Amino acid sequence: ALYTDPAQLPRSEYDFIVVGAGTAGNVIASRLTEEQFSVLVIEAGISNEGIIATEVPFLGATLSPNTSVTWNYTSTPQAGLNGRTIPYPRGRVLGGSSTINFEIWTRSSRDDWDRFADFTGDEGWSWASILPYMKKSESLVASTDRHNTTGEVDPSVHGHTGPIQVSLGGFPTEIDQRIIDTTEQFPQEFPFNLDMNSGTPLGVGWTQDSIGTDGHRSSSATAYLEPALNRSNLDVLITTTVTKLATSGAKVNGLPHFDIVEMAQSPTSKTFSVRAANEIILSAGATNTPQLLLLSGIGPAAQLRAHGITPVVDAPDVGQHLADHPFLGNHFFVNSTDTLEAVARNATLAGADLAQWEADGTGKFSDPGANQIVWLRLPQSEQPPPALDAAAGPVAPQMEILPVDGFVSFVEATPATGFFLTLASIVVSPLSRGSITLASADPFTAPLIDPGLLSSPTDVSVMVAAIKAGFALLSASAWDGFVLSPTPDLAGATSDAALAAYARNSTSTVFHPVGSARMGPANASSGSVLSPRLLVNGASGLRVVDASVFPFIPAGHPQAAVYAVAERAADLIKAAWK
Ligand SMILES: Cc1cc2nc3c(=O)[nH]c(=O)nc-3n(C[C@H](O)[C@H](O)[C@H](O)COP(=O)(O)OP(=O)(O)OC[C@H]3O[C@@H](n4cnc5c(N)ncnc54)[C@H](O)[C@@H]3O)c2cc1C
Repeated sequence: ALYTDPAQLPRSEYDFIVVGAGTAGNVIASRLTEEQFSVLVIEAGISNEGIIATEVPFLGATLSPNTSVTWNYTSTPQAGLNGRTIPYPRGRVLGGSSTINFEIWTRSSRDDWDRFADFTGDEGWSWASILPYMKKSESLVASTDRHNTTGEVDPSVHGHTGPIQVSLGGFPTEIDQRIIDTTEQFPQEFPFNLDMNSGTPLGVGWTQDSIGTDGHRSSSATAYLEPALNRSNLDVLITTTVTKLATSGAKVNGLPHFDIVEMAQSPTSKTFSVRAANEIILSAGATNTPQLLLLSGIGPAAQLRAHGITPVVDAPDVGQHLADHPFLGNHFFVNSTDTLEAVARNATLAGADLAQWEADGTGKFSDPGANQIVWLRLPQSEQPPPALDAAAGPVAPQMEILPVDGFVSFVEATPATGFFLTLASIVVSPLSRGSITLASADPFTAPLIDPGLLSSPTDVSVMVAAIKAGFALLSASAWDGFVLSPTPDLAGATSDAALAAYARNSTSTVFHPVGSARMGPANASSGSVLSPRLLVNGASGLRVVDASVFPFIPAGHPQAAVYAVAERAADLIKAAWK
């Protein structure tokens, strides 16, 4: 059942308590309650029910930053971005960031997963072992326009019975064919790839999205939590912030055993606590999971003492190794009146598109609006020396180009006039690292979020190469007469140094923080926070399952990887407690 107040909870002890009803947390809650276990999920945010922008793919971008469904975070000043701070939204709602994200569905490369397996020494994280979990999480379904997708996706690499509905864009744009034509004119530089989710993503392919044939977003709230909510062994508590994890005293195997979850609805309201008989599963996401570990006395001892927190487990890596993907929107004026701006500036058009979506789930509003993705590596002559190459292997991309038929930026507002193409460049295997640290011992104060974007000069070089790759793409004849010119900021950057300065001035994030409580080899005395089975080192009773666990940032949009990790974690937990 769903509760809105801790005072209403029918019991004070559950087999498992999941902190955070987000992308990963809801997978754990749903899978564990398939068995006889009792599970409580505690979520700080509100319900996703009835918030139409969470359902309409085209409106997803209106959900952040600074709305009722986000943690309204801001980064620390970023040295690599000329000292700028940037908005750093995370989902604060049932479904977490899967309820507010842009629905792009990518698994990253085979090399990324095989590196997780190598690093942790656990073959269970390899591509071959994780693929069944990727398939378990998804159902490949028809696009909202029911077009024939033969030649646009390889159904044999997909799941067909899992909870998350995955489909190809259901609303063609005027740039789709131009991109496909570019792959035909430049098959070496921009080869067509039938399915970027086959393990080998390099090249240009059709985007898959977490959207059903009915045109609705498929999130962990709609696909995993809602169907399980009527189970008598599942309780979900919303609008309640977990403030601390604690021990009721006894050690297990000589380790402090965390079994108490403390929570409150506001900084001034009464504190409640519940007990986990088996395990606490921390699924609060890459910013909040490390914050909660730190608040609970698990972290670098000196940092904890500086905030008056008694260290329970000295864990130097908590909050470290944070990685994210720098995102740069490169904009071009186009000879069109049919880009995103057409809808954004015309309430009548937008109303008609919404009415169409409401009638049958089709049309422009059923599609988040990036129908192809380009995954690239640097030319051989520009490859960084091996020590500075953060990519997982030869089939892992180093850069991504995300083309959008309209103006996309997370740092500047859309201009009032003009029509645009965006070729966003993203460094997908970055070397830069940052951290999550405490600003305060107050659980209602945001942590310090330092993603370290473009702090590595290598990442700046890759970003410059990605901008140039965008120009190479536009040199195909398919774009003649459509693309008029780059916007002045980009046009004015005529050398590598100028492009680097432009990048530092205009880059932000594409909201993919990971790695802040990373898994590592079994019995490692340092360097990681979790065992390969995601148990917190030095503690008992505590597991982390969310985007914090990745030892390296996957070279792709991470949600599909988070679902796969959570699906495997659910099996690990079941195996441990059956
Ligand atoms: C704007 C945006 C766009 C994105 N676009 C894409 C995309 O197109 N494709 C893609 O693959 N990825 C995308 N991502 C990233 C992707 O959504 C995330 O990597 C993924 O959802 C993270 O899952 P998680 O389980 O780690 O955390 P989350 O899904 O964020 O879940 C964490 C949950 O824990 C809750 N919580 C946190 N602290 C507490 C507390 N103290 N007490 C109680 N509850 C708490 C939060 O409210 C939240 O519900 C995007 C992210 C954002 C923000």
